[in-house]
Amino acid sequence: MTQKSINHKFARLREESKKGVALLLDPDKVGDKTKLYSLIQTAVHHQVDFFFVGGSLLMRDLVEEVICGIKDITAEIPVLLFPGNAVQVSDKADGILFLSLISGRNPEFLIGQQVTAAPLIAQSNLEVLPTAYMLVNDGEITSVNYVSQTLPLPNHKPDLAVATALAGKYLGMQYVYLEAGSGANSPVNPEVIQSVKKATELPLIVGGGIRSVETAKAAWMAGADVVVLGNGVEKNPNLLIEVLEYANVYNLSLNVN
Ligand SMILES: CC(C)=CCC/C(C)=C/CC/C(C)=C/CC/C(C)=C/COP(=O)(O)OP(=O)(O)O
Ligand SMILES: O=P(O)(O)OC[C@@H](O)CO
Ligand SMILES: [Mg+2]
Repeated sequence: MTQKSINHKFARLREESKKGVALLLDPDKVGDKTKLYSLIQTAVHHQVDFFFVGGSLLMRDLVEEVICGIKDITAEIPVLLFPGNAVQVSDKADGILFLSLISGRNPEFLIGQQVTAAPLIAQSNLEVLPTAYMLVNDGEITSVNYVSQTLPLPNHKPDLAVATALAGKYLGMQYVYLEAGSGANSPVNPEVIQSVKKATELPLIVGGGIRSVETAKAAWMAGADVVVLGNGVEKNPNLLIEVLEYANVYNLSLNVN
């Protein structure tokens, strides 16, 4: 993977108004390897845009095993680290979502883990994506807010989300990730997505609680460039196929028009 190719891929998706999909593989949840490989193969076959690898906790050191599992199958689809902490940095990936949890006020997740990770990243070839990571939900306790010990932004106050995202932009962050929390009951409110997109005009990743094509569509329609699928696919692998088939048909229709 050449340098800057992930940034280019995001830029192309946005310029062409295409709908992007990332599959999150959480190394903590790798059970049956045959199932994992078959899921990766399905994602490749249906042209997923990105693989995200990471988890809030990481109880087992399987990050590199998951990355290599992907790399054994494809060299074309970028693998991005989506790290819950600095221990998850690996130079076997193509890039890293360099997250700062700006919805919270815990210095460890605003700058602490980043300082620990930076020297390792400097020695690697990882493409770095500076990302304003914002947890948005109506008070549901998810792994991210428990592990980070932070309060989420309310899901029905777009103005607070906009102020936070703009602060991230003015600090130099180049991507926004709106996160309802893995396995959240309710996804990020489309009104919040739309407001953040309009105000920042930054590439927008949206995840958490996307368990149907309808929810994915609502996020895209509101301005998400990439939707992230995790728990929904773990429970129902067909969801991945349904969402990717919808995105592929939609994206192809743009080429025709
Ligand atoms: C830049 C570096 C090295 C680290 C960033 C550290 C930060 C700011 C992390 C943000 C807070 C956090 C704990 C994020 C985790 C995001 C993530 C990988 C979620 C994946 O899902 P899980 O939260 O593991 O879901 P389950 O509960 O379903 O396992
Ligand atoms: O597991 P789900 O709910 O799909 O969430 C995906 C991702 O945004 C979590 O960090
Ligand atoms: Mg996890």
